[in-house]
Amino acid sequence: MEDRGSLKPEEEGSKYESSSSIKVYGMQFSYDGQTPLFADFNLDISPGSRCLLVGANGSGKTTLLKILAGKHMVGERDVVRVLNYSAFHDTHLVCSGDLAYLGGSWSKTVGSAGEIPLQGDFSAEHMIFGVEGADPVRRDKLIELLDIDLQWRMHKVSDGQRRRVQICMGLLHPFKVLLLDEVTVDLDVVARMDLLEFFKEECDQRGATIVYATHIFDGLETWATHLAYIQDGDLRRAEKLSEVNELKNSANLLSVVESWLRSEIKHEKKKPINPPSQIRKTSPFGTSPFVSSRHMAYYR
Ligand SMILES: Nc1ncnc2c1ncn2[C@@H]1O[C@H](COP(=O)(O)OP(=O)(O)OP(=O)(O)O)[C@@H](O)[C@H]1O
Repeated sequence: MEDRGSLKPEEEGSKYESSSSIKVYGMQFSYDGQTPLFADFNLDISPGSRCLLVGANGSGKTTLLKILAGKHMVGERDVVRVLNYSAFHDTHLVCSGDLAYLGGSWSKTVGSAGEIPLQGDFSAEHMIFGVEGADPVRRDKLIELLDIDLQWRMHKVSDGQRRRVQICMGLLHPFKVLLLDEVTVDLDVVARMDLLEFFKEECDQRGATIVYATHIFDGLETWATHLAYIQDGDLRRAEKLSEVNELKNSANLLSVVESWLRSEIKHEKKKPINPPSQIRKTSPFGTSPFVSSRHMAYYR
């Protein structure tokens, strides 16, 4: 692809074309002691875009979204930029609500225990009204849209009902960039379609930008404006949905993505251009042939 990693707005002359909402330049990232997941990753997403992030299990979608959400420190300030700030260093992005991340599970990080599920007998009302500074009109709209009963006790509701409250809380502040990691998976079809419509309005009316990682493609052919496809940490495709050639000859997005994933060749993991010092410091194995690898998993 000629302009790899660049997702520009639908029309030239758009009022949002002047700057990027999300810009990733030359990103390298490894989990501790592992070979790099991202070796030289570039991405450029314009305001107003609704970008689907697709890829096989383990291809790096969640990791990328978490990096964009400022949850991992990656490189210098200029490597991962959101709204022209450093996603990790400029904490006001998240504190102001401009950058919002809705991830897969509703949990909190507790010291060395890591991520643990939220527990306790709280009402939906307590949770939602506990979010400070929310606009009451927006709050009422979301409660209605997600059909939330404020009397729900959070430890007694279904997964989908709990998810609705999580989504409502995450959307109370009018975000400028929203990162969604498979959050509609528990929702029934009505809630999902209503929510997608709400997201569309947020992008069209306020120029908000959404990156949505999902394996469920129903209804997304007309919802998304752009598509980014990741394979093993490499950005294989990044283009307007209307320019995905395969879509013109396929029944739907599902069959296009299915054919991409089926034709994936399993590559050897890439080597870092400049091996991050982090790996050298943290790996107890150095260059030992006994270093743990994906291939050795077969023998465990
Ligand atoms: N906390 C972690 N520590 C070490 N490796 C991790 C960690 N989280 C993810 N990985 C590895 O990073 C790679 C990418 O994982 P990631 O969760 O980003 O994939 P994904 O595309 O979101 O997958 P899925 O579609 O299954 O959600 C995988 O090989 C995974 O094993």
